[in-house]
Amino acid sequence: MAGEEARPVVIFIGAPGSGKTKIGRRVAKLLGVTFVDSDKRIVAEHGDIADIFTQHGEPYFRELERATISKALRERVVLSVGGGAVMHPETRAEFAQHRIVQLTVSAEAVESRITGGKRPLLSSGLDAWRTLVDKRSSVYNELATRSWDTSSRPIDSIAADIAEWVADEADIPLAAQRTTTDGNEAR
Ligand SMILES: Nc1ncnc2c1ncn2[C@@H]1O[C@H](COP(=O)(O)OP(=O)(O)OP(=O)(O)O)[C@@H](O)[C@H]1O
Ligand SMILES: O=C(O)C1=C[C@@H](O)[C@@H](O)[C@H](O)C1
Ligand SMILES: [Mg+2]
Repeated sequence: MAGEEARPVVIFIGAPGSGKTKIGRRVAKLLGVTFVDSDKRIVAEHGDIADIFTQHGEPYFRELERATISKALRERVVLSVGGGAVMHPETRAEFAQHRIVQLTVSAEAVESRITGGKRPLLSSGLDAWRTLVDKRSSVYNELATRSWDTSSRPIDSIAADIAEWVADEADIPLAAQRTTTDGNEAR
């Protein structure tokens, strides 16, 4: 809109494996808004995340992540960020001015989602995930405008609820109709 700076319509934060990428992409589609995932942008521009950690270390990755997010905060997108992005003080300060959805997931539900993946901070598995989440959950909770748990409901149903909420809050028409599993419109 004229005179208004572009900004994300919603930002997804939360633990690794909580569904930020999958659900963020689906919500963007329902809203007809471009989807940006900070991890995917970093990979496209700088290569594999595990390789960046190995070759340059975590602080270097955090600065790339910070720069990527800073740019995306000036775009009208649905933005999903890496699980650790909120630990950067400048990112955290900027996020306080935005509509933030936190996705949560139980340790039991996340276990199968994170095994065999390429997440450098989770190479020792569920214990490493628990330690990260214990350290971060107060920050996630503090920043979140709303939270949704992804442990048991299907991705499409969670995404439809979130898209409805964002559409209402941001006054955006829903681009795709919500459908039931048999393909009929739900309402
Ligand atoms: N109900 C659900 N909600 C979200 N994701 C689910 C669900 N059930 C299974 N998954 C699976 O969990 C995996 C993790 O999701 P995703 O990669 O979106 O998480 P993430 O939060 O982006 O993780 P990361 O912080 O590592 O990028 C995906 O393979 C997804 O298909
Ligand atoms: O939780 C984290 O710190 C990370 C999560 C991933 O999304 C990536 O951003 C990276 O592997 C670091
Ligand atoms: Mg992701």
